[in-house]
Order: sequence, then C-alpha cells, then structure tokens
Amino acid sequence: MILSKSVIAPSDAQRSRWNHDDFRRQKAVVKQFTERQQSTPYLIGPPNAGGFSVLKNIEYEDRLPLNATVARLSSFESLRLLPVVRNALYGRALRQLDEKRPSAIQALAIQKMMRLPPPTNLHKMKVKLKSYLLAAETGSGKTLAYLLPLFSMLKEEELQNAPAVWHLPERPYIRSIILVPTAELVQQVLVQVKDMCHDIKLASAGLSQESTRGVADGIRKKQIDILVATPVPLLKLIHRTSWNILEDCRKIVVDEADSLMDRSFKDETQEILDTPPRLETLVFCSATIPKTFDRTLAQKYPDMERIIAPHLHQIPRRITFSTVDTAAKPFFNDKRKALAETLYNLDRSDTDPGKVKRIVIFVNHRESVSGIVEYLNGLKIFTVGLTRDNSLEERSSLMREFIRPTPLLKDAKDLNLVTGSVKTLRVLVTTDIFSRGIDMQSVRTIILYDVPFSSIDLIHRAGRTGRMGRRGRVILLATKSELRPWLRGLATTINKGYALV
Ligand SMILES: Nc1ncnc2c1ncn2[C@@H]1O[C@H](COP(=O)(O)OP(=O)(O)OP(=O)(O)O)[C@@H](O)[C@H]1O
Repeated sequence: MILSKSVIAPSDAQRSRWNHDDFRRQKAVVKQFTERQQSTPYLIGPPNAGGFSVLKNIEYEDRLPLNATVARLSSFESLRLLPVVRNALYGRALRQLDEKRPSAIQALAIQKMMRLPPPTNLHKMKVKLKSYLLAAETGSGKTLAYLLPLFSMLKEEELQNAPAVWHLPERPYIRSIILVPTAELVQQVLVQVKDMCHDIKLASAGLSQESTRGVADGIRKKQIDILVATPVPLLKLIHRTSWNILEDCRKIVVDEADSLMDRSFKDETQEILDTPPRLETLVFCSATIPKTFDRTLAQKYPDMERIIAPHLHQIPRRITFSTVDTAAKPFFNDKRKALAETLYNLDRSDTDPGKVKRIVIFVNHRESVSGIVEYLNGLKIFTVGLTRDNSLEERSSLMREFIRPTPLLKDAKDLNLVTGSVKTLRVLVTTDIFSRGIDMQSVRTIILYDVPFSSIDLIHRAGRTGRMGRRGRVILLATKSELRPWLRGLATTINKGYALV
C-alpha cells in the first residue's frame, strides 16, 4: 500500500524468514527510493512496498512541469472562460471568498479543455471524440474543474449557433450528462449546477435510483442541457424509450470515474458512453487512478489527454495522520475502549473552541455501524449511524447537518445535541457510501475504525476532511492483528507527504 523507508525496513523476524535474494532486492529498492527522496520534494515510494500496490505511480518528473504551468495560471481571468460563466463563478460558487483563485486542477483543466476546438471546426457535422482524464487529490475542486469548461462549451455553442445547437430538434433532448455513482452525489452536484445555471441560463435535471418513475419519464419530455445521473436508472430510461434519448448528447463527464469504471459499474457506464451517436467530449474525473482503471482507459481511449495535478495520491500535508495502537495499554485490544478514549480526548481538546466538533467514523462493513452507535450513545456521546439501509430522505437530512457550517455550542440545543457528559461532539458512523465526493467542509476529524481495504479507500475516507486548504486530522485505530509492519509506518509516510501507491 505504501512506501517509505521506515515502512519497508524489515524486522529481525522477517529478515530471518526472507531468503537472501529477496532481502537484497528489497534493500536495492530502499536505496533507490532514499536517493529519490533526497532529491525530490514529492516522495514517491517503490510500488511494491508493503506488498500491496493498487495505484498508478506518477513519477516525479511527470509532476514537475505541471507546477510551472499552475503558477502561470493563477487567476480565472488568465483562463479562457465565457464572461457569463466567470460571473456565475464569482457571484455564486465562490461568492463567499475574498480572493478567487483557481486550484491547480482547475487551472490545468480549463487551460487544456478550453483550448479546442476553434470556432470554425464547429461547423463540421462529425467531430472526433476528445477524451480527458482529470485527476487530483480529494477536496481540490474537481467539480468546478469539469463544470466550468462544460458550461463554457455548452454556452459557446449556443452563442456561435454551432451545429450542436442548430441541429437540435423541437422534441426533447439531453445535451450533456454528468454521471456519478450515488444519489447523494446527484443531489450535491445538481445543487451546484442549478445554482450557477440560474445565471448562465442552462437547463438541468437529476436522475437517480431514488427518483420516482414519474420523474424519470418526465426527463423524456424535457429539453435538458445538463443531466446529472447515476448509471443504472439512466440505462433503464434509455432501454424503455423508443428513440435514442442520447441522440443529441455530445458531452459526458464521468465523476468518481475509477469507481464507475470498476467491476460493479463498468458495463452500465460503458453502455451509456457507447449510446450517443455524436459524442464529442468525454471527461473522466477521479481522485485516484488504480492500475486497473489506468489499463482500461489506455485500452479503450488510447488518445486520451491526461490532466493530472501535481499532488495526486498524496494526502494533503494540512491533514495530520496518527495511529492509535489499540493493542497497547490501557486498551488491550479493546477497540471500542480506544475509540471512546479518542473521542473524550477530542472533546477536551481546544480545537474549534466554542463550536460543535463534527467527527466521522468510517467502518468497513455496514453491520458494524449500529453496534458502535449504540455503544457511544450509551456513553452519552451523541452519535448517529448512516448506511444504505437509511432512506435517501434520512441520509440527506443527516448529511446536511454534517455539511453545513459548524454551529456554535451555544446554539447546539437547536441541533438537538444530547445533554450528556460529552457536549462538544457530534459523531457520524458510516461506511464507504459516504467516503466519495461528499463535500464535508466542516468536519475536522476522521476516525478510521477499521483499516481501509486499500490505499484507494484510505485516500477517499481521509479526504472528507482537510478540504480546499482547511486543516484536518485522521486517526487510525488498529488492533494487534491489524498492525502489519507497513501500517506502523503509515503515519510517518503520510505526514511526510509521500504519494500512496
Ligand atoms: N477555486 C476555489 N477556491 C476556493 N474554494 C473552492 C474552489 N473551487 C472549489 N472550491 C470549494 O472546494 C470544496 C471542494 O471541492 P470539490 O467537492 O469539487 O472537491 P473534489 O476535488 O471533487 O473532492 P473529492 O475528490 O473528495 O470529490 C467545495 O466546497 C468547493 O466549493
């Protein structure tokens, strides 16, 4: 999974188990790694470290030139965006910020995606598919990185009266699609799209497994510029419509693309991508590039342009990572006790004085959620659980409370906080349904109750805090059996800014 000298240095017991060749090979990797570490600020480890390597390794040399480009593009004015889109960005998406600057992935994505096509090319009826991969660390503003070019392209086509627009029929149509994996993300992205499109004047709609049949069928009767959808309901709609409902769709964004292109979703996603007869722009967006995803993209879209932010696969330095050894005294492998003690410490800590402290606990299996919720509530720590078993309505209302700005403690009564011994905490126990894409700006602490299955899960779970320049902390609880050698060095590895593999 990871990659530092400390992580892969063998213990005496291991040393005796390994044969001589293995050990020499391992030593060579450490040496190579250490040399690179001394000469580069991006500490990328050997891909075989820990014997668990799922992410594509992005070489330092490939990251370096990007920094110079990002530095040059330090304002939205220096990027080719339509004024109506820039105004909606300033007046709506970033209205609360005094200084409005693009993040690295936004600068790179807008620069590369808005470069083409020149206006004259738009008069050709058949346009070659242009595909992109946008990859950047969690909380780095990837949503706007694909929305801003999408809005600009759609609007530009209207203003130039391009074939994509004058060819549009009187009947209903869908001009572009944003595919996301969950109903929560449909809601989150749609809110942002609708907010900005109020000014930009583009029509949008949402479709997920939670949409009623009436809502789904209603989509067939509308003229939609941007449809935000999950794959399965969209596919069902395509199948039960007698004409090709994606006849006029020329742009598709696949958000959380590594998950939408993995085994569980791949067939549905690919069928959707293959349905529009005149697809021009295809954007895959992700915070992680697993090797399998990388291979799929290379095979299916060999001409794809890869736009990769310099800090991909690193957990941002503003997030402090620590490990609690639950095998040690005084927990003696009692993980729940270690969790309670960790929460008591957070309650007493002086971070966010006078404010409610929001904490998210991730577990690997949804069956574990209710037990932990019961246990913590028994200790008068206000805790709620959130799994797929909750209705979308319940999930949305719980989510809203964790997403909106942190309330002051004096207002906490309004939030129905229990009057227990632990007054400052509001805890959410959940699984990976909440780990991807959800923008929890006011969550400062993430507790990993279980060791994540892979570096992919680790990056997404940890990424719910420390978003867009904010500080955060991640605490991993590990029992004796889970404390494998690479795990002991994980905190050092992450806090030094190593990219995970
Ligand atoms: N240029 C910017 N300046 C300041 N804040 C921004 C900027 N762009 C986006 N944001 C804010 O940063 C937060 C994170 O953005 P977003 O949800 O798009 O991140 P992400 O990269 O998609 O994360 P994840 O990988 O977890 O899905 C959002 O609240 C968004 O409004």
